[in-house]
Amino acid sequence: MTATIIDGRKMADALQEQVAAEVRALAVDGIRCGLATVAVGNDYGSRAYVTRIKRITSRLAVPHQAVTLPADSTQEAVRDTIARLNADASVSGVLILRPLPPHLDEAGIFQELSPAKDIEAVHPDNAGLLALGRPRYLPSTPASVFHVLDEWLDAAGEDRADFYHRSLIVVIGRSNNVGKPAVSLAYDRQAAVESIDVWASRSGRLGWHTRRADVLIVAAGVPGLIRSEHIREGAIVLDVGINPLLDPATGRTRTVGDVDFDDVINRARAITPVPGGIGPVTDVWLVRNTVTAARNALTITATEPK
Ligand SMILES: NC(=O)C1=CN([C@@H]2O[C@H](COP(=O)(O)OP(=O)(O)OC[C@H]3O[C@@H](n4cnc5c(N)ncnc54)[C@H](OP(=O)(O)O)[C@@H]3O)[C@@H](O)[C@H]2O)C=CC1
Ligand SMILES: Nc1nc(=O)c2c([nH]1)NC[C@@H]1CN(c3ccc(C(=O)N[C@@H](CCC(=O)O)C(=O)O)cc3)C=[N+]21
Repeated sequence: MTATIIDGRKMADALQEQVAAEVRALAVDGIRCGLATVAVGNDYGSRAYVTRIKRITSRLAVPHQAVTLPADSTQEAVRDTIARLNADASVSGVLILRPLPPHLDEAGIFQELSPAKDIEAVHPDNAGLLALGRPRYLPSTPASVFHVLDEWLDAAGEDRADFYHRSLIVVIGRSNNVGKPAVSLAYDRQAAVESIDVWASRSGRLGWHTRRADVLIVAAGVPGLIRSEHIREGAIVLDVGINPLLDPATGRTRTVGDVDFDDVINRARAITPVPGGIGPVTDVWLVRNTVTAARNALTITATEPK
């Protein structure tokens, strides 16, 4: 079997048209909308993302404030930045890029965010609502994974409900912004769900888990982690990984996912490439959440209790 390559850029373009209309509607209603990103240090994936965010916000005419703080920033310095953005009326949504340097208390920082502006649903209020199946915001990456899957199923003529009810979705990686919320979104679709982390690999049982998956969501940050022997014939493979790969011939760095694409393509039913898969949809979804947050700002006060 040779897999269908899912065209994330095309899906992103379609979604972008909808979001552009939402941005215009905000302007008509006289509502301000703006995105702030906070990057601490110099992570490859975060840099790639901020570059993409700059491009899409300028295309959609959404103001973007990109804050970059040094890797040795103190907890207080990051907290001061969040407090400033919470109070800034030109900012409707705030994205704090992960990973943060290890000396920082990530949960403590997320808790400082105004829940109304927390478009990635990392504040306990929003993470809790999401886990309860009543999300205020769908975090952009897992939302994009399921947007891509839903759209692809529609295009393939599959009944979504029927597909999910008889499928096992295996999620590799259980970070708070990708793996865990992806599991919540899989629960919402009433699929069978399995969540695995680095111990599946360390205990030699990675393939035992992944070979049973009808849908494999890979978000580990390990290039080449998934090869054809790890998947069942006919599985749908969604690759979230964004990793640097140095080409020794040219000395240039390019982006690869967590899946060995050329190998897996011969065994999967459908696969998302990197670049051009989940990433471009994530970019648009972030702006969509920023727009939603601008409308929410009218009903949720920025000073509500944490
Ligand atoms: N395309 C997109 O839109 C986005 C891409 N990304 C990319 O996705 C990747 C994951 O991001 P994120 O979730 O934030 O990363 P984290 O580093 O926060 O989490 C990685 C998770 O993967 C698990 N893991 C690590 N190595 C293995 C392994 N060998 N086998 C199985 N599980 C493993 C870890 O396990 P444990 O918990 O035990 O340590 C952890 O749960 C990164 O490459 C990131 O750049 C992220 C967000 C958006
Ligand atoms: N709190 C938080 N949320 C995130 O969602 C988050 C984060 N932190 N930290 C960093 C990672 C990485 N990430 C990307 C998303 C899209 C592309 C993207 O659109 N990439 C293009 C181009 C890739 C290239 O060629 O460099 C593509 O995949 O086609 C890249 C990277 C979001 N992340």
